[in-house]
Amino acid sequence: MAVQAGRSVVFVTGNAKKLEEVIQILGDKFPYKLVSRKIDLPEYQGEPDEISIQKCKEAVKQVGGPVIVEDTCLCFRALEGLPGPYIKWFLDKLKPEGLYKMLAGFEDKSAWALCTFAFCPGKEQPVQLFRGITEGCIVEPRGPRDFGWDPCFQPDGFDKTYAEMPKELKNTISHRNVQMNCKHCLIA
Ligand SMILES: O=P(O)(O)OP(=O)(O)OP(=O)(O)OC[C@H]1O[C@@H](n2cnc3c(O)ncnc32)[C@H](O)[C@@H]1O
Ligand SMILES: [Mg+2]
Repeated sequence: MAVQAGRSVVFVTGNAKKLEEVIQILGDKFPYKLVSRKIDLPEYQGEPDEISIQKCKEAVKQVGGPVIVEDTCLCFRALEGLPGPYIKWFLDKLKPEGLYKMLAGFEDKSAWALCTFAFCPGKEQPVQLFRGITEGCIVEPRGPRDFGWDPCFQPDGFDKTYAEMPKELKNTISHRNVQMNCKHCLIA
């Protein structure tokens, strides 16, 4: 990232759970000081890359310095990738049970979790995107309810949902772990 050593980057999110995971995933390896700022940025519409770019530009406008944001999608293959970036509203109304029920009429329960980080060093600067994807399927909810759709997403190769896994395991394989998912990294 084009940030000078010793400088700080502001991670803008209104979601405390996201922040917790980002801090855990970055650990001590991140060479910049990560400062968090709780701002509820607008929920934009469109394709995931475009949404993250808009979100990042708005964050940079409000913060006035280097920022990172991320936008998370949960995409059902049977629904051509929907709810995708609109998962927040679907989850809010339907809860994890309802997300599972949405696929009742489909044999294909496969899904992917997509996290698009966007970094911008300052106003009028280009935005860089870093993408992480974890493939899995939508299952009847199992496990604690403390983070979003975790109870109904079971990553491929595991018999536990994200919610049932120890946090360290989720963070190792998660869509949010962009380094782990580096084949999907993209610098736009
Ligand atoms: O302020 P921001 O960072 O936008 O936080 P948000 O909660 O609005 O997050 P998004 O716009 O990215 O919407 C993603 C939705 O998916 C949920 N979510 C994000 N990451 C998740 C994860 O790893 N596991 C389960 N649910 C997650 C989150 O709670 C939202 O309901
Ligand atoms: Mg949001």
